[in-house]
Amino acid sequence: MSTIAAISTPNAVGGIAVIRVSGPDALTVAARVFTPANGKPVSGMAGYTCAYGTVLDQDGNPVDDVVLTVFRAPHSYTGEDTAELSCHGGLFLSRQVLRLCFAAGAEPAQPGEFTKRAFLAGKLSLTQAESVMDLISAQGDAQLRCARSLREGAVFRRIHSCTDQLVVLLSDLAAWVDYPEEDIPSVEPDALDASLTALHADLSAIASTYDYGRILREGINTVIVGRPNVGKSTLMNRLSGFERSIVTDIAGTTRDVVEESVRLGDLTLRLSDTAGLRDTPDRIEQLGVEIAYRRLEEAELILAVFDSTAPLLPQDRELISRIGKRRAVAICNKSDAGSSLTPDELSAHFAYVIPISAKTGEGMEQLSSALHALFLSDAPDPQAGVLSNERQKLCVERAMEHISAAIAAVRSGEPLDCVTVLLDDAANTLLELTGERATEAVVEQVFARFCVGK
Ligand SMILES: Nc1nc2c(c(=O)[nH]1)N(C=O)[C@@H](CNc1ccc(C(=O)N[C@@H](CCC(=O)O)C(=O)O)cc1)CN2
Ligand SMILES: Nc1nc2c(ncn2[C@@H]2O[C@H](COP(=O)(O)OP(=O)(O)OP(=O)(O)O)[C@@H](O)[C@H]2O)c(=O)[nH]1
Ligand SMILES: [Mg+2]
Repeated sequence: MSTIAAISTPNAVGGIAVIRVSGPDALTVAARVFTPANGKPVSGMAGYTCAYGTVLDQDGNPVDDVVLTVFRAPHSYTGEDTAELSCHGGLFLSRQVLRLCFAAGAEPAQPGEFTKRAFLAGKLSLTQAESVMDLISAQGDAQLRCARSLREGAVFRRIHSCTDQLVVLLSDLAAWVDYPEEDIPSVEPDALDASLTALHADLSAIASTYDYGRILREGINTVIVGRPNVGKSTLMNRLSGFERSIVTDIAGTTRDVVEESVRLGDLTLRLSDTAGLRDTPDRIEQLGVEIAYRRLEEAELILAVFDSTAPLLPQDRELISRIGKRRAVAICNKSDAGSSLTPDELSAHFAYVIPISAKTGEGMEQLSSALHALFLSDAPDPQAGVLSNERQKLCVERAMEHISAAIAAVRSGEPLDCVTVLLDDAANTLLELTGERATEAVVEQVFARFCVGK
């Protein structure tokens, strides 16, 4: 195994920068670049101890005064000998110290290579390693809670219990298939069917957590729609906290889609403000209306804006019928200016009808509560494990497909060794998910997403 080095702190100026060196020669590399102030040799330092001293360049000129921290294998993040040089946090300075580490025998670390080594040393499962990246990129409390429970092995345990059940079924089947003439209790198709159906339901529950994690991570694709002049752009500006969209009292002001990401409590909304929906002879506006309808089709959340000061018009009804049963909130804007709109007309179609004034900000709290209820009320318990990326979800889905095929095979009375093959595939897919039996290529792919130094 080589000895690797990288700057583990951000690629920016800061108070302190940490250069991490890990591998069998980590302490030799450290001893070559670092001269301790107390004169005691680095090679004699115990794990979890520090020393103050100087980094010297190849000509013996001081580069910086630093703190060296020593970790002794296996008690380190990577499980290897590790030396950390904490120097002053200049970009040029930290890169110079890193270069000296390379000159002293270390190799540049690949993205995620420290964590990959921790995985290979058995310190982390693959899902736990992935959680490290989630921790780093978490943008809020809910995301942090998911990443932390992933780190604590929640997903690993949940998947592992499914793998365990599969292994028990497989060993029953193996005994039956291999020794049919012996006095082994037969595998009852009904019992097998029931076990597999329950297992499929477990996996389906795990798969459904993915959407929650994705919503926290990527935000909700949200479209603001409605007929012209109802106040869509004013709402866009209210939500984003600045004058993002042009607002006028001229119907047909917005034409192009205006996009902005905003944070609302635990939710991130990826907002698109669109052209007011109407038939118009203006070609440019008409193109805007077409795009608005397209965005409406793709959106995960529809903020359907209506004008409280006017009764529902045909364009409003057309919008309502297009929305159908999609995830949507009816917003009755301009609540400050009167109410010609009776909410009952809308509550037949929408679970939430919220009067607001985008102009004064009235009702925004209620809107936020409605959106939280819509997206987070059936949120899974982060403690129980939330899938955090596409790879994990695809593995669960593949395992579910194998199990569905096995159930179909049992029901159509196919030979049990055929069922065994399918369940073997399912078990292998779950072992790939946790990394217990992942190929080199899968592992490479996981760590390629990481940053250098992690
Ligand atoms: N300076 C520094 N801070 C850091 C890290 C690091 O590598 N260096 N980490 C890197 O991302 C995180 C901490 N991760 C670590 C994980 C395990 C061990 C460790 O020494 N494990 C031992 C002892 C465990 C124990 O005492 O229970 C072991 O596994 O045997 C150290 C850091 C965050 N902060
Ligand atoms: N009284 C009142 N007026 C509002 C409110 N929201 C918007 N308006 C006014 O309504 C007019 C239209 O607002 P916009 O936000 O441009 O409406 P829009 O839906 O984006 O219109 P288009 O882009 O043309 O489709 C402007 O004169 C706003 O000042 C509100 O809550 N109360
Ligand atoms: Mg507008």
